[in-house]
Formats: sequence, structure tokens, C-alpha cells
Amino acid sequence: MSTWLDVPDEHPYGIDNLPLGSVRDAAGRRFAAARIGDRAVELTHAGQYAPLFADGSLDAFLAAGPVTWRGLRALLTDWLTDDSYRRSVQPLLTPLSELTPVLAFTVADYVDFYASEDHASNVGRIFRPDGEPLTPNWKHLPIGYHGRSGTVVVSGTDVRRPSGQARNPDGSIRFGPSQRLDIEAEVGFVVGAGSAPGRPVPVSAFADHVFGLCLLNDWSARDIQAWEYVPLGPFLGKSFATSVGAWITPLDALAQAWVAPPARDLEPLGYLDDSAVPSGLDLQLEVSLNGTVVSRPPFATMYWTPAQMLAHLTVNGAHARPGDLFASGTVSGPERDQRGSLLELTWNGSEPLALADGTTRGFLQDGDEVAITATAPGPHGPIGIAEVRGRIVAS
Ligand SMILES: O=C(O)/C=C/C(=O)CC(=O)CC(=O)O
Ligand SMILES: [Ca+2]
Ligand SMILES: [Mg+2]
Repeated sequence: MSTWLDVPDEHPYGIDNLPLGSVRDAAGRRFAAARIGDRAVELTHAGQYAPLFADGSLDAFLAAGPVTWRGLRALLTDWLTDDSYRRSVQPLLTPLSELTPVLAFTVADYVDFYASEDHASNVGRIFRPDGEPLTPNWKHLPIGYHGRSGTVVVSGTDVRRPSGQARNPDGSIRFGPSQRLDIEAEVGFVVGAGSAPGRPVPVSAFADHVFGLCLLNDWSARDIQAWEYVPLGPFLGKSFATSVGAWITPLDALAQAWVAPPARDLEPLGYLDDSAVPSGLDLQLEVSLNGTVVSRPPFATMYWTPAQMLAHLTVNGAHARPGDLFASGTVSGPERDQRGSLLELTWNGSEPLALADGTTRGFLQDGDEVAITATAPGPHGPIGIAEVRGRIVAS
């Protein structure tokens, strides 16, 4: 065991992971922390990095860039592996059970992509049965839309069922609580170091800007969405809440997870060429509804990679800012039990899912709780990507 804590190297939150977050203690005090095992290591007094954590968030640290990110990681590794730090570090440890997670950073802009070919094809078949499953642009560019950064919430936050306009089967319009409330299992990428206006970020510079990733649930009201989103895209059907995991796994913990993306049928324009380095990520997601595992979406099947997403996001000259969050889009694999939304898993409600408690679901009911977890390959065993969890409360 390379840490002096009782946490084996192969633990999903062992010494190879060290995700960062922000928490509140029982007295209400907020502080930034790293996670090891089931404990938080307070960062308020982390040597030269301490001033970056003065407000209890990760904001200043993320903006400081990769040299600082690696410096803190080296410091934490020393703290937790060198026995001579034991006495000074032990007082900085708190069991997670005594802490409440807080959104770790101020979300600047939030963008959601649509990068899974299986998801896009499934949704195309469901929503546009008379057309081609994929739109003509799909293999030329990573499609995305701007979401609402102010409604990004941390894992564990209840999600209130949204109300809105929807069209009844007879063509009349109703207003009321969504009757087709859904999840989307996604991965969110957190920009730390921003980019300059007018200077697109090449795919090769991805890790100079992106600090790490978290799981993300893009709660979606399918009935509101279906009525409102042509031609300008998702709006109120998705803007009421987006949940993110409490702990951000640094890219520096994911060195073993890079894989080649699936073969592309069409060569994209040069700025999207990511063939020089493995740019896919081998993350294995798991989606549970009220404790029943309903899907295991494989991120390695994503057609567009996160480096391509950031390159595309900035290719028109728009710059990236510290705190920008961009999500992959729903992660769905080719198999039925690898689909990342209930829309697909139940084929728009027509094939309900059976849960362990004997009930069935088309879409979410009030009181339902959804948890998404994931692992990535690591040097000593799977790296845990912190769960994103949320419960639906009545509108
Ligand atoms: O294809 C459509 O009409 C709708 C797609 C979505 O709702 C998916 C979306 O938010 C992007 C994604 O998560 O992949
Ligand atoms: Ca989405
Ligand atoms: Mg959303």
C-alpha cells in the first residue's frame, strides 16, 4: 500500500485518483478538498496553493492552469504517501459521511453535445421516423447547443418536476407538469484554463485547458422538448436542472483510460482531426433507477471525442473561460442495455422497464431516484468517477 491511510492502491478512490471537490461541514463551513477513500482532505492549508482555495471553491485553482494542477497533485501525493506527513495531514481528514457536497466551481458557460452515434440514431428513429436517423451534418461536426449554466446542481440535489407546454395526441396544447421526464447519462468536461478570444483551441491542446471530468445527468422533459425545440433546439425541456457529480476527476488520473475512438466513416475537416493521439476515453457508466441497474453505457463508443468538442466550440473565435462545462451528450452503446436515456431504453415509453421492486417505468415518477456511476482503467485497478444522483420531487 503506497499511502499510509487504510486505503489500498486498488481502491476506486485510492492514491491514483484524488478527485477534487467542495464540501460543507456540520457547522456550515465550506472548504475545497481532495477525496481519498471515503474521506476528504481539506485544501485550505495546502502550502503555496492555499490562497487559491480561500473561498472554498475550486474556481481560482481551475483558472491557474496545468502547472498548478500538477503541482497540487504532487503535493497531495507526497502528503498521503510519505509517512512523515501523517501527523500534520491527519487533522485535515474528514469522513465524507460528515460532509455535504457543494457545487465545486462556478459554472461559466454550459454546452451539451450530441456525440453518441447510437444515441443520435435511436432518437432520430423515435422522433423522426420518416427521415434518416442521423441528420446530414452529424458526421461533419459535433452538434451541440447552449444550456443554462445557472441551473447546474451538485449530486444529491432534488430535482423538481418541470411544468411547461406540450402537445396532446389530438393536437391540442396543454400546460402542466411534464409527463415524460427523463434522464440523460453523460460525461461533463470542466475547463480550467481559458483560451484567448479569436484563438481556436486545437485538438492537441485539450489537456492545456481541460482540468478533468465528472458524471452529468441532463434531466430532460421529452414532452416539453418535442413541442418546443424545432427549429432552435432544446430550451425549457432541459434548462430546469442539470446534475453533476461532486468530485472532479483530473485528466492526470486518467492516463490509462485513453483509447482510439470508433472508426469514422467520413474524414472530418482538419481542425477536427484527432488521429495523432488516442482521444477516446474508456469510461464504463452504470445507470440505476431506484436501486435497479437499468443500463451500462460505454463511453468508448462515442463518435466525437472531447478534444474535438473543445476544438469545435472555439473554432469560430469564441474563447473558453475558466468554469466552462461541456457535456458529451447522452452516452449510448449499440446494445439495448447500454442506452443512456429512458427515451431509448423504453422506446418512448412503449416498452416499460421492470424494476427490482416489481414496478415498471416508462418515464420518471415523483420520488424516483437516479444514480449514475462510472469507472475508468487505472494503474492498480478501476478509477472511480464520482456518482451523480438526484431524486424527482413533485412539481
Ligand atoms: O435528436 C433529437 O431530436 C434530440 C436529442 C436530445 O434530446 C439529446 C440531447 O440533449 C443531446 C444529447 O444528450 O446527446
Ligand atoms: Ca443531453
Ligand atoms: Mg439540462
